[in-house]
Amino acid sequence: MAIIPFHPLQIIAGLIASWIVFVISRWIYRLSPLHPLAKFPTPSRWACISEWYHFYWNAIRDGQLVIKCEEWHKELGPIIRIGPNELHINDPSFYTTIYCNNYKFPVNTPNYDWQGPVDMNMGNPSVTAHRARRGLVSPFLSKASIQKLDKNIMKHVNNFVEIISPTPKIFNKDKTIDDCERLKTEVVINPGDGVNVTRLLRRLTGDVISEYGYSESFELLSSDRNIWFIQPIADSLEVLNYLQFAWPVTYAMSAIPNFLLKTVVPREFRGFAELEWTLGEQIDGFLQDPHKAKAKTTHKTIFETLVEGDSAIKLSKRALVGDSMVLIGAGTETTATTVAEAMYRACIYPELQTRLHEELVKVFPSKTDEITLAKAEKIQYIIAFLKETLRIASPIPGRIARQTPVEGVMCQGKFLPGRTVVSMSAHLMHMNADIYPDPHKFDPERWMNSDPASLQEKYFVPFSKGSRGCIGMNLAWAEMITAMAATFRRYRLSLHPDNQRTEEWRDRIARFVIGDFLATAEEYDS
Ligand code: HEM
Repeated sequence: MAIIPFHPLQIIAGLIASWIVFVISRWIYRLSPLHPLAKFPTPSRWACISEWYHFYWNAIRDGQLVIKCEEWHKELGPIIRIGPNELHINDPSFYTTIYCNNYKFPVNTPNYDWQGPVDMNMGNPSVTAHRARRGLVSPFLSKASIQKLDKNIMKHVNNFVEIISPTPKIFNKDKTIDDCERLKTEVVINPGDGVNVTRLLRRLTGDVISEYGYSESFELLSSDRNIWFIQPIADSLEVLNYLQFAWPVTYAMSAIPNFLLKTVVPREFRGFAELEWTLGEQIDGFLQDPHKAKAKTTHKTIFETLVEGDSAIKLSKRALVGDSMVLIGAGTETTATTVAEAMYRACIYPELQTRLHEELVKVFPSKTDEITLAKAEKIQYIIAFLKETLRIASPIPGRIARQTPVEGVMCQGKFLPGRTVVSMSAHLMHMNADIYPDPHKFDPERWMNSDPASLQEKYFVPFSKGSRGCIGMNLAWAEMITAMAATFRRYRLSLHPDNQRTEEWRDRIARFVIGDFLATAEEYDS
């Protein structure tokens, strides 16, 4: 007596047949007037079911979706369908409605799924929980709090500037570069000959955020401590696009014991998992003995506030790890990438570098003058140089996705149906020739005496905007301004003959640049 009335082959054939029926019925549905997008005046819906899918997946595989979108927009106008229920918009006038509408457009999109089992507030679908958790951190990152941090930031910036020197001397804690073998081999090409600027900048931003947020600096610029996740975070960016759609991989990664990670998992995939383990251990240490950790610092840290919460919020360990991961991840890579891009441009446009130096000399006449954030941030040309870098080389150029409200919404005379994923990109906004004439030209002058009410200011969105925009913007600006001021007051930078960095980049949501930036510094006489 057969237990199953069908032959296994019949079952397989049945499954395949139902899959085909399912796929065909989806196509028919998408083309029918019943589909929520049917009324939507976008390009050919035939394209959506045939060519788009092909392009869509290829683009994700290549990690160049925004760059593909740039081509498609030229042909098809400002709204293109990149998936059955997903629109990409490249009309700046939509920006305020989508991103600055006080949580009206939620983040319930697959684009935040890469985070796996940890619980990051970024991408938290609950408005109340997001607001409360963000509220714990934001006072630490206000402009006033950052201004008080000037000396702490400068301590690390001065280490950075000393290592760049053709004749590096003593830096933090009486060490010399020769005392730090690992630092020397990883970032110094040949003593006195040149440095790996990209790697050094990652160490700088890592030192700043770890000290401010977690009481103890990683001391990546002043010790031989091996914080191995800083480089893997950068490597992981290469696959960030894949992780969005392959979140089970992130779960699997979290389950692999720490000691196995480094041996069995390719470096691109393990950055976030390594960060998760390290911060998890740090959090366990704090929870077991909070007094010991507190004794290391004179100020209250972000970490301490997250752990202790306030009377209304108690974060789970998953949430503590998640929020710490975002602070460290977002706090190191984005800022380091931006300063590297700015310094790279100073090397390839030497006349602009000269101008930068001359403006600095006006405020800091001697090279031994103490650089301070308060004085440096008043130098208009530095701000213009950095703004132009953030415009032309946004560290988060990829799509930032939101979902339309359930009932749908009218925007700029168009109806966006409910629960549709809508996204815009800082890179495409910044390449809009109507707002930024000759957009591919690196031209800091366009920001000199720029009217705060102008369109170029309104649509300058490297940090995104609104309730979910960047919380670390003030810290990022302070680091970028002081690093640029201290470096270009003292040195003339030029590309090292072995430099691998070009202007090529890939859209991995974050900006993924190819090749390390190697430079040589020549010290000014006075
Ligand atoms: C040039 C440097 C930076 C750029 C361009 C940048 C850009 C961004 C952008 C575009 C977002 C929004 C992402 C989204 O909506 O999905 C964001 C969020 C965030 N950034 Fe930054 N960021 C920078 C530096 C920093 C720094 C230094 C920190 C840490 C202190 C930081 C911490 C965060 C956090 C925690 C969020 C999530 C905010 C939330 O969901 O409430 N960022 N950043």
